[in-house]
Amino acid sequence: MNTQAVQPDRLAKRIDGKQVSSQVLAEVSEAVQQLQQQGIQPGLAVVLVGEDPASQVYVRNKVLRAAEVGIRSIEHRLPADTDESSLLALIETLNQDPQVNGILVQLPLPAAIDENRVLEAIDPLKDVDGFHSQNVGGLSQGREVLTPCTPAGCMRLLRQTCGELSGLHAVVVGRSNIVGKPMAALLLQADCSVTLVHSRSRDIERLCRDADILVAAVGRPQMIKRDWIKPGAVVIDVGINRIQADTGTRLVGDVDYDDVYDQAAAITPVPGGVGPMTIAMLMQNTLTAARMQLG
Ligand SMILES: Nc1nc2c(c(=O)[nH]1)N[C@@H](CN(C=O)c1ccc(C(=O)N[C@@H](CCC(=O)O)C(=O)O)cc1)CN2
Repeated sequence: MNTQAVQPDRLAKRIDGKQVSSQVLAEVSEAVQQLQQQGIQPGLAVVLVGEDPASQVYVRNKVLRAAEVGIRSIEHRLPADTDESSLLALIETLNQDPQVNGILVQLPLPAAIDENRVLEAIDPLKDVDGFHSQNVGGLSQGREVLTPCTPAGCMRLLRQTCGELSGLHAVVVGRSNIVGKPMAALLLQADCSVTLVHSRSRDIERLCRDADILVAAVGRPQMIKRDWIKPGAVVIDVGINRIQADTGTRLVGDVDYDDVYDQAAAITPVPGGVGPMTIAMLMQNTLTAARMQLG
């Protein structure tokens, strides 16, 4: 029996998230052009509270990508001391605005604001992050709903790398609401056998070694080593961790890329793997939201 997760001839070992994200953006751009011919231009509202440097970069890139694919974006930058009720009032205005098809509130929010209350205030049909409980519930029931961007991006990379996913054993490391839990739900929907492991799991290494597909989303730099990986597994690294290096700082994932490289059939790098997919899938979700609102 071939125990390899995927047929090797389908694979380029390094999974190029930049290249796949460009494909997604090109597809979205073409679909947006078609909508424009019917007089419809999708609109995305991007809300940033505070001055977190990384969030500022992500928001800038979201606005840039939107312009590239023909989505009109409206940026709302609020000071770090914005109170919750002002933010909720802005969201209500955006919910009512017919020009706005998607609403994105960049996370994390300042500690004084209740993140959950804010996310629940977004109209589920405009919830392009897929974080509203109605969309979370819909995803777990296998309904067609707006799906969190990072897990959706991982699925696109996996489908393009492995082809058919049905029957494969997928292990997701990390149980966050943004990545781990929706990732497990999407893999289940693709007919994988899914194991979700977390900080309290016993013998994580053994569980990981049984994975045909390993998705790492724990936020611990280079935690996953070569002997955690089954030969021929496909490894998707969601971690983005800044560590000290000889020449300043550098980004690494949750997987020790150099250590794991020879063991895996295919692996995403950090940077240039999952990260670029997150923003591409946001554009895809904005297009989907605009279509859903057409009825
Ligand atoms: N409302 C949301 N907030 C946050 C999300 C999200 O999906 N929705 N995800 C992250 C941040 N994020 C997008 O918002 C994001 C993170 C990383 C990247 C990316 O392209 N990373 C690059 C490296 C970038 C760098 O050099 O720092 C890569 O991995 O190649 C894009 C988007 C938290 N907040």
